[in-house]
Amino acid sequence: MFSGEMFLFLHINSIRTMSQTILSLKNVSIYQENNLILSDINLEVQKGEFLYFIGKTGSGKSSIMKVLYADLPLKEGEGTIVDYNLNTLKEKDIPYLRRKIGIVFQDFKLLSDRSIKDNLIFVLKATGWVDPIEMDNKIQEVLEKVGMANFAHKMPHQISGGEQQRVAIARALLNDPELILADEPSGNLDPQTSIEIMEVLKKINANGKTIIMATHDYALLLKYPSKTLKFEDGKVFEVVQKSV
Ligand SMILES: Nc1ncnc2c1ncn2[C@@H]1O[C@H](COP(=O)(O)OP(=O)(O)OP(=O)(O)O)[C@@H](O)[C@H]1O
Repeated sequence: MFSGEMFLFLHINSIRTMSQTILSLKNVSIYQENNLILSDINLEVQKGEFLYFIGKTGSGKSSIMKVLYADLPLKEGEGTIVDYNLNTLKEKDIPYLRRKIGIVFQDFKLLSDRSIKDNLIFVLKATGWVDPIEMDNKIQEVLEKVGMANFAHKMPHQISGGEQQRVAIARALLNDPELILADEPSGNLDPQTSIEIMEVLKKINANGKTIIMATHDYALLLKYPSKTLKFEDGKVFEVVQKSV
């Protein structure tokens, strides 16, 4: 009896310490210049969650993402992300915030004038890495995670869109971020390749990384159900998926 109670106590405590808020928004409104795009957003994301942002084009998914990686200022409401306060964030903090967040874009954004490996070296050097062996090991590790270990010496134009997106995901993993923000990562890809990219992201999520993904691909949502926030008419609300 006593040991059972003790187990319950320990269990509840371990659940408490395990849950960790990665992102918190309170009464947030999002602006592009002086135009109100979204209002009254309240959101908490815990470590390990996979969260979708869905909504029509122009509904504000990219705008909120930009606020989250400090490309747009937080003008109204309170926000914290990976231990940074978006209200008090200074310009000099932004590179450090971005090391804790891996960002994946729809258009991959690889540098076209250098190999896959050199694309990754570029990011490592820009974020303070110097030891060539450590850099090589890290590059091998992240490329393996996305199934691209044999492509390091290829140029971006020599690989497919889906492969370029895998490399972009590898690049986002370089500094072991706490959160991955993926803005329409499958927007330029055919349905089968989109599924392959989703499998990569799901595997990374299963290994403990928190992921927020903006998409308007409802087929992906149905195939990989997860917590979903819908953006519509300037508001954000959670949608509950029902199995048919
Ligand atoms: N730089 C900008 N200056 C002013 N308004 C902008 C700017 N960028 C976007 N907007 C406006 O903000 C609104 C939201 O755009 P946003 O790109 O966030 O939508 P989205 O849901 O990400 O769309 P998409 O799926 O097409 O990327 C749109 O009305 C858009 O015209």
